[in-house]
Amino acid sequence: MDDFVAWFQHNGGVLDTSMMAITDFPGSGRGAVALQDIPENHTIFTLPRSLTLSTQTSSLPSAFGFEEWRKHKLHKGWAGLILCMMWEEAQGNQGKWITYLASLPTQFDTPIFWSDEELQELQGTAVVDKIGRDEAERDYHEKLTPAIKTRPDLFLSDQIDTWYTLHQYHITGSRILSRSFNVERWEGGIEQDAEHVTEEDSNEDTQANTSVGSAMDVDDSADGGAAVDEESSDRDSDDEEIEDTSDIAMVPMADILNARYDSVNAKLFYEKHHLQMVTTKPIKAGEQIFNTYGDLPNSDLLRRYGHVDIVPCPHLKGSLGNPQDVVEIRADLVVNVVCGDLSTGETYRRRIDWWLDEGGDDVFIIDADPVLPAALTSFVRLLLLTQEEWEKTREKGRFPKAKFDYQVSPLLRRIFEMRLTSYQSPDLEVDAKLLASESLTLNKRHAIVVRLGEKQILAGALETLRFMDAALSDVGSNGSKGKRRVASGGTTGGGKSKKARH
Ligand SMILES: C[S@@+](CC[C@H](N)C(=O)[O-])C[C@H]1O[C@@H](n2cnc3c(N)ncnc32)[C@H](O)[C@@H]1O
Repeated sequence: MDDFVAWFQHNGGVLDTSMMAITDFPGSGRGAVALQDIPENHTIFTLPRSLTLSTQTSSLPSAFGFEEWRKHKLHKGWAGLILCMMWEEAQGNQGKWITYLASLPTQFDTPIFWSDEELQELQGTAVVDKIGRDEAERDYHEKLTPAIKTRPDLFLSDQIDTWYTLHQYHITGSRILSRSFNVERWEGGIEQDAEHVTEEDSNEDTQANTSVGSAMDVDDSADGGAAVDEESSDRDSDDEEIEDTSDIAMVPMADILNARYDSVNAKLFYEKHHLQMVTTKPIKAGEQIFNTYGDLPNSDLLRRYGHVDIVPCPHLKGSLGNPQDVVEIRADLVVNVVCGDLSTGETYRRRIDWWLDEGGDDVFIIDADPVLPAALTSFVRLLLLTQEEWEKTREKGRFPKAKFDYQVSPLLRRIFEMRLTSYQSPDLEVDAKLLASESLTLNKRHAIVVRLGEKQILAGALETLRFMDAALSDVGSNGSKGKRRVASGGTTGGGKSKKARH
């Protein structure tokens, strides 16, 4: 670490060493610790933009030729940044970032490196379909390898087996996934590289903040430290179509900071020429300095960072878990439960197509909030409509109201129960017991934490249903035949639901 700090300072970084030190935190790797009480709004370190490592600052795209870079589609997705980082590392002592790159981990606990047997443990969770190993490898074979072959002068043949392997590609991708920042260019463009940017690039750049996700966000500090958007840029976006990654950058020193649920006390801000890590709360001497990764559910934390967060949770009556956990319920499970054998029939096909065309969701998100998502109830109701009602609904162009009643309730229950069966075991007790065992490997422990967290959400949803049923029968016994609307989760078709990722 001393080498890294010396390199950082030598290259224009300024670290307040009276305030912050880098140290090991058992279970979280390196992190930053406050050496004395630090007030809010204090700058702990700054670094020039030129010290960040991105496709804008690496000299590879220019050496390769921008035209050719684009021809190999290296300006889209992560392949270009990965290639820049591999190339910079291959430069050895000649490379500007070599000391930084040498300080980064070469092993990760993320599921992309897990065995098939370990991945089985994640069955049913939101992790499995999003690991993206095949897509990543396709990029390696279809973009990187051909590009590398065209320039033996840049990618030396005796370096290929060391620095440009598929394994190295995954390591570099994982470094980006767990450590990169989204550093927008200063309005008007960052001086040194502005001329490299074509008009098409510039247009894409306006979207960079919602594009392929970086690990962490950076804020514009022109307002002198405004409140920070703690939403991770990636939460849903790394699977959307937009692929511009020119603002994604590795930010030495800033990526030393760990994160924990609801613990952020420092954030990275950007200025025209430099970035600065500024405290957003007073921090006591000895406390850890935390950035935020967006307070993600454990499924996302595990997939991107290789760790999970467990804190006392209100939805678990104080037991340990992650308050941000969610369960994804795919619309096809809902269709199967509601329509049974007829689910592939033309009648339902039309309704489903209409729902999707009108912007309805094909994945519903259940979280720890006891209110069930309105979109799910609305979708169930759409499938239940009589032909006449369906025609009217389509004419009006409005989704059915998320009305909860005796018809919907058992279907929702069945949906949640069916969803529970997608895990290795629907039984929560089994996982709770497993977690108590000390002989678990880290990966298995993480898998159990993720799936137990999701199963607890489903158990909570089933409990909510029981309350809602009880409320229905109260209403029924009071003479209104159980038809009154009991609960709704906000606006129909919005809120806790989203498009499927694939
Ligand atoms: C941005 S880096 C932070 C620096 C990192 N600890 C290191 O040693 O280089 C993110 C990585 O730190 C670790 N990490 C961060 N916060 C953590 C936490 N709350 N619990 C466990 N590991 C954590 C994870 O391995 C994650 O991939």
